[in-house]
Amino acid sequence: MPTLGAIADDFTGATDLATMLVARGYRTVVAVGSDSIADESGRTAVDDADAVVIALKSRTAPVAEAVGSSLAALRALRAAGCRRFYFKYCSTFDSTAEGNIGPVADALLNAIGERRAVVVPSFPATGRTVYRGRLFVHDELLDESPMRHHPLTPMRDAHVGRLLTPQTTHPVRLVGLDTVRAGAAALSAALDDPSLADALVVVDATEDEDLRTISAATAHHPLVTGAAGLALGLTGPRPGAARVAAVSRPGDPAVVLSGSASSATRAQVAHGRAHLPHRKLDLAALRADFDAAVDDLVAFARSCWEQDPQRPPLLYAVGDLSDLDDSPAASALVERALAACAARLVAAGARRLLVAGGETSGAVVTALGVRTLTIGSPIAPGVTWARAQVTVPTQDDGHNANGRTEDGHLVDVALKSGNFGATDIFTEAWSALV
Ligand SMILES: Nc1ncnc2c1ncn2[C@@H]1O[C@H](COP(=O)(O)OP(=O)(O)O)[C@@H](O)[C@H]1O
Ligand SMILES: O=C(O)[C@@H](O)C(=O)COP(=O)(O)O
Repeated sequence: MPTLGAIADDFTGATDLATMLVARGYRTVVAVGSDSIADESGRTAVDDADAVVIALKSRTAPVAEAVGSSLAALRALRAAGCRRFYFKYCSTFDSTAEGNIGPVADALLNAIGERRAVVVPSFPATGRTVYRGRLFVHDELLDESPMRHHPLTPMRDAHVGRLLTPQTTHPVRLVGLDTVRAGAAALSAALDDPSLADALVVVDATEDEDLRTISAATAHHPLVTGAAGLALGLTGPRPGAARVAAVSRPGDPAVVLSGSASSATRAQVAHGRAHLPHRKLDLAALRADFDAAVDDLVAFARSCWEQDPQRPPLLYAVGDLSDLDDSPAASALVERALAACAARLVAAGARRLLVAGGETSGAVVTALGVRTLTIGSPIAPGVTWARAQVTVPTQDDGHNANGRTEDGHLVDVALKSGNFGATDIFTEAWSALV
């Protein structure tokens, strides 16, 4: 029965945290939404796990919806046996003035009966560090990094306290690096100071060792909040927890679906365009006749498989920032299009999917009817292969809704956060599928 329960505000974040938990000795299952923990007969999919991560698509949802789905996740995790909780958000603190990090943290604290939680977005392995409460992305302050151009959550301040204060009813305080470096006992005492009793406490961390110290100092906190880095300091009951093997074989139909506009993804798209057959989504065509435009993308991908099964086609939305359309419906249209392509392509035989972008991954995995993801081989810090049981219709031609079955297939998926992964990940990730 699991003891650690995590709520991730997007899908790439969920596999990011899960891969860290597996490495720390937790057998971990990612459940897609709260309802995926148990099936219709009440049988739970997580009895054999030590940790469960519920993947939500709540990062940019309306505040009330994000709070509601996070509280439902907490209830599901408690019902599954979890006693300690981890609210996972983005290492670049992706949020708006309204939320959803603050409102969800407030609601979870209230439901758990606690008043204080740490706030730890630092993840040095991916270049995210927090010093004097300011969030850096590699050498740049968050608001000077490409995150200032994010289509959904443009980050225009690097001061975590200033970002969080308008989102929460709790006071926001900082515990600095000097206290962290004084060790776990000193940090624990600082966090227990009555002046922080009611606070969301941003804790500085610039190195992995700082995260281990924070983890040790908060081992008795029923709720911690942060990016996946904070899990570095956890120790699960099963050192050497197994990762699942690939279900597909080299040469099985594969596709890269990219809806991310992040700078790392744009470099990956440029590399992919140089080495893979590729098609950019045409927003005007999708608006004019959605089904016909998706048909076209699917037909292109299938023709690529026929020509060279070793080179996965790349379907992408953004090559350059000038591709971004700032009308409110554009991002939803792109998500819907890539989700439709994914469902049609799996129905047509795709067994290896690399998806770039957190919101995009949420749309794709949901469209595939995936209930749980089991962690497989790592690709890069924060990016992993995972095994998914999809329940899209099985159709020979990938077009016709007749003859649908709900048996499902096992598929290898990698959900790549926008800013994670090396430039050649779209061509190299496949070699990690073992
Ligand atoms: N051309 C475009 N115009 C507007 N929005 C877009 C465009 N292409 C992609 N998007 C949207 O941008 C968002 C990118 O977010 P996400 O998938 O989470 O990527 P990341 O992980 O880089 O943050 C998605 O909602 C996607 O649909
Ligand atoms: O913590 C992180 O940076 C990632 O796990 C994450 O949440 C990424 O989000 P996207 O960049 O939107 O994929």
